[in-house]
Amino acid sequence: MNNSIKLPQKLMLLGSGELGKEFVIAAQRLGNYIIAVDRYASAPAMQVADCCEVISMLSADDLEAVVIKHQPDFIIPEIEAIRTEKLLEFEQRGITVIPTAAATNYTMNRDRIRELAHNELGIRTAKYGYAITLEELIVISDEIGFPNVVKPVMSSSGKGQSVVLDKSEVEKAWNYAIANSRGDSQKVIVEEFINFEIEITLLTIKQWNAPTIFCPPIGHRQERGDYQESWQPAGISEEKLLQAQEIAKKVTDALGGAGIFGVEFFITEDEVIFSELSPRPHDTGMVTLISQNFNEFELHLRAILGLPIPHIEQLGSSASAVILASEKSDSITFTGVAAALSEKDVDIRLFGKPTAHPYRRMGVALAKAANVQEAREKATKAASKIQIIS
Ligand SMILES: Nc1ncnc2c1ncn2[C@@H]1O[C@H](COP(=O)(O)OP(=O)(O)OP(=O)(O)O)[C@@H](O)[C@H]1O
Ligand SMILES: NCC(=O)N[C@@H]1O[C@H](COP(=O)([O-])[O-])[C@@H](O)[C@H]1O
Ligand SMILES: [Mg+2]
Repeated sequence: MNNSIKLPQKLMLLGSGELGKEFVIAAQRLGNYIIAVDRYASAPAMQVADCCEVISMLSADDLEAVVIKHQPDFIIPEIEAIRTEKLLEFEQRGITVIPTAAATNYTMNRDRIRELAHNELGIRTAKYGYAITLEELIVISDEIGFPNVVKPVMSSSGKGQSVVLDKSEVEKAWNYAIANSRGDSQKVIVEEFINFEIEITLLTIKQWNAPTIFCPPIGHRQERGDYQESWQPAGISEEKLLQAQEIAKKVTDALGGAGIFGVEFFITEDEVIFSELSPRPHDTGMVTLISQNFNEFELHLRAILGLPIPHIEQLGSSASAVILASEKSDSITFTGVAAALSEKDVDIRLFGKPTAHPYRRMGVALAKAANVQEAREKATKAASKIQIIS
């Protein structure tokens, strides 16, 4: 990647959810041409892109057809469930895959990135094991101990994930994981349950021709394995932050390429434990839509295009809180928007997803305040004012 990139560039986004939508907005602001791709029509990023394609991103033939048709300069994955072997082929044909085709292959499934981090790089993770049958899961669960966490190796946002308290719950966890696994994998990971004080996302920006830089850490709270609220800065010690940065640098260096990574850690009283990472903007990083001079989507874009990031400024205690659907619906109307926006330093995003189902993330509330506690309360209050009626 050279320093004299010309704009516009043609960017193909694989996955067109809420994170993609904000990325497209950032890319449009610099006049780029974006093709938004996803498995369903009218996905959030498609609503703001130059054009869109509806395909199965797990199908090599479908991917080939859209790449031939549009001839993108960059392919930018936005979800995990992509036929990543095909991305390797596109990269060999001269298209830049973000962060690299190999990195998307490593992070598509939890097992590959876990093996890289733990076995090859020697990074501390939760104790873990794998199973491809219920019988194997019963044996490995005993070895790991209880409580533990069972997840499909291919899934995100907590889909198919459960905390298993004892032996009697193993079968239920297996069935739930297999039923909710994305893609064609039938493999699960079992992890020791980490009793953390706080969990954080460290947004790590890897650049083509400049050093790796970091955003201030983001704290978050999850339910059902899915993010509910996040805040920045996360109150962790300087020493733990430096440890997290060192680990994030090690893993992202091993993956290579350029772009933003959301590196997740469990912080216990005396340890920094690597959990997983997204080689793209992170859902908990939506707080940066209000908390920084450059949000995570703008940072991703600059890193991808080799544009400078002279300074990242944190603008003060900030928080995000999700707006979730409670029932199934294919006609979405929001009420309470005016009430949510009535307070100073509060903003919202409504993603424009065409359908809803229980717990689907439909929007996010953002807030800034004098301290993190107040920012969290403000964001949560604003989110609670928004109702989805169908
Ligand atoms: N071993 C563990 N110990 C304790 N909590 C865990 C463990 N693994 C996962 N969790 C909890 O579940 C959440 C989701 O887990 P994880 O990040 O592995 O799933 P995910 O489906 O990849 O989520 P996302 O795609 O949103 O990042 C974590 O953020 C954490 O709150
Ligand atoms: N943790 C990963 C994550 O938050 N991904 C974001 O959610 C979208 C899928 O949403 P959907 O399941 O509602 O279609 C993805 O496209 C991405 O924007
Ligand atoms: Mg996660």
